[in-house]
Amino acid sequence: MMPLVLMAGFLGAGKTRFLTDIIPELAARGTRVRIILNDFQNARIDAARLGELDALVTPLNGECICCGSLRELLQTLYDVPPDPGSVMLIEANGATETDELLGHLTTDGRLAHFTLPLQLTVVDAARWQKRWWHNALERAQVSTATQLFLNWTHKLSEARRAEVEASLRETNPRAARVDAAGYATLLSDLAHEAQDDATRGGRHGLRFAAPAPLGEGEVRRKHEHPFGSASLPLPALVDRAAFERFVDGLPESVVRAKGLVRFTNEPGPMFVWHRVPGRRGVRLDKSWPHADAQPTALFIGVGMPIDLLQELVTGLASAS
Ligand SMILES: Nc1nc2c(ncn2[C@@H]2O[C@H](COP(=O)(O)OP(=O)(O)OP(=O)(O)O)[C@@H](O)[C@H]2O)c(=O)[nH]1
Repeated sequence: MMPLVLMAGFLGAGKTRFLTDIIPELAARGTRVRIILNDFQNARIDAARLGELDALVTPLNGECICCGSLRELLQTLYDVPPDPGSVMLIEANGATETDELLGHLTTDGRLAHFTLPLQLTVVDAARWQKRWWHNALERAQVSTATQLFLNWTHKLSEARRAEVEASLRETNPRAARVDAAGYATLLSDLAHEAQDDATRGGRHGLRFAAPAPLGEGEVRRKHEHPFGSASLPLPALVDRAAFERFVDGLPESVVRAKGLVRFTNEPGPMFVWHRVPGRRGVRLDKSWPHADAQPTALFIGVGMPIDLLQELVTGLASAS
């Protein structure tokens, strides 16, 4: 039996970064890591960042695991071979609503090779509950968590930290605070326990009604997701200054943007680029992507003007 962990957190909160911190910690404790990555349309961007770490990464092709891609997620989990001594982490995309999803992960009898799920939510401490109409989603992702990791804490004032802590306690009094090393220890201990005794921490003795198979479109009917996404190819090489202007000029309806990019004046490395909600400018992480990775832009938002985004990308090509 394997520990099963759902990792949630709002768009740009730092889930992938937390993964890059805990994977080496888990490896150092002798625990193998399997990861299922879900992202709107393009889990390969984050897979590129995680690929060189010592983990088995499966990017899902579909949209959102709490609605359109739930079937794909469950099928992927059914097909995981028993692998005692390892942990299974699911990185949900940042707009995922966790409650129904946890229900499926908890009650589906075909997941008997996993323990009951834990949920870690990564919280952007600086932006917590400063997201206007997305505050409810951010709270919902915290309310079902078993553990919380507080991120973006550098330059955070003591007063703001205390305010965020109080608000998190009110939203979910049961969730424990963790850091990367502590969480790796917790998961590693669970992996060893589950390996030693298949009944401990598992589903043994729990009786659930057999879940009805999910019909095509059934999940979508239950759950109307407000977020949409668009993935557009970028030119092979772009001028860096023009690219920074392009990212700064994205419309407000784009809540999160990211992708892969290569610059004309530095054509060697490929970068993973990010625009994170509430923060100006573009963030670049060096990347060592798979050979066929192409420069790309993934936009996530509500009611995005796709024609305008296409125009902006075309403008970027002529400026480069
Ligand atoms: N300075 C700083 N940068 C951070 C911090 N956390 C994340 N970042 C950067 O912010 C960007 C977004 O972080 P990710 O780890 O991709 O966030 P995510 O939650 O996986 O994002 P989604 O894919 O939108 O769900 C990356 O460039 C990170 O390196 C932080 O605490 N401080």
